[in-house]
Amino acid sequence: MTDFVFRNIDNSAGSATISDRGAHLLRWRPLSQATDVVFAPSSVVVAEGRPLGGGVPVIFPWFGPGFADGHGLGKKPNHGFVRTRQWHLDAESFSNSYAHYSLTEADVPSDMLPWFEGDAVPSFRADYEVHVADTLTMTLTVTNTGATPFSYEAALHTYFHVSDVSQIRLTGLEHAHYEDATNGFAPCEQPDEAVTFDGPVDRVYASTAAVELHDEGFGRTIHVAKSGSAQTVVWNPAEPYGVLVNDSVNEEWRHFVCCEAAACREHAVRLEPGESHALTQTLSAA
Ligand SMILES: O=P(O)(O)OC[C@H]1O[C@H](O)[C@H](O)[C@@H](O)[C@@H]1O
Repeated sequence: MTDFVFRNIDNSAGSATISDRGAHLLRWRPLSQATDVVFAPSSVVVAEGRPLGGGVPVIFPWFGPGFADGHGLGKKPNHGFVRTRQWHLDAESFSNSYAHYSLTEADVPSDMLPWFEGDAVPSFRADYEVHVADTLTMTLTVTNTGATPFSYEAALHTYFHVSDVSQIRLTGLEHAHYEDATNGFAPCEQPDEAVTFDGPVDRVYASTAAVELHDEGFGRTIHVAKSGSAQTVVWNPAEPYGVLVNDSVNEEWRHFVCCEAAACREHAVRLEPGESHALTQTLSAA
């Protein structure tokens, strides 16, 4: 087993912590803010095969249980295999503001490949670049390095730190169509109003728009821009979630909301040999 390595990235504009396992960013704070903007859980269970909580899990090559031909596939682990894999850090370019990780099919257990039954074993390279400053930019680029096409789903599953999820408003999705995962992915439309969180929310919005999280409790608005993504996933469980290590963890769901740039379900990416696709999310707070 390879050791877990957590790296601090720190400069005059912002700071973050990232794990080599999963290339999982665990927290980010621009120096203008008194508290982290990317939510760091109070406890992280560090164990082989178990995803780290909070932060920004990188989701690839399937979202949730996977999806094909109009239905969920029941694949495990949930959200694909890369968030528990050991990624390679490009040590030469690692700095106090930048990290570049990569991973290929050689880093994946062979029983996970191919990820769609009937496909040839895919050859791919995933590059994940993180720029840390008063903005945070994360880019996942997947390249088909083989001779056969493949499809994949991906998301930057970002946990945002909020004062009280029941008091925040998420704008930018007005009139967008969404699938409601709390109701069998029923098709719905966001009315001409902000998304609010009075109970469990788990939605896949069809939207390329930037969104804003308005948080009066923390006196700030978080701006989330993206590219290469036709969907925005919005999630809060409205109840204790994950590994409940202690009482403070029981209450953590009140202090995060997930807003994720995604390419999933009907908008999975298809790559022909030699093609690449980049999924980018850029965060700022004021
Ligand atoms: O527990 P995880 O595998 O990290 O998934 C946490 C959540 O991620 C996404 O936001 C999905 O839309 C949810 O359905 C899922 O429950």
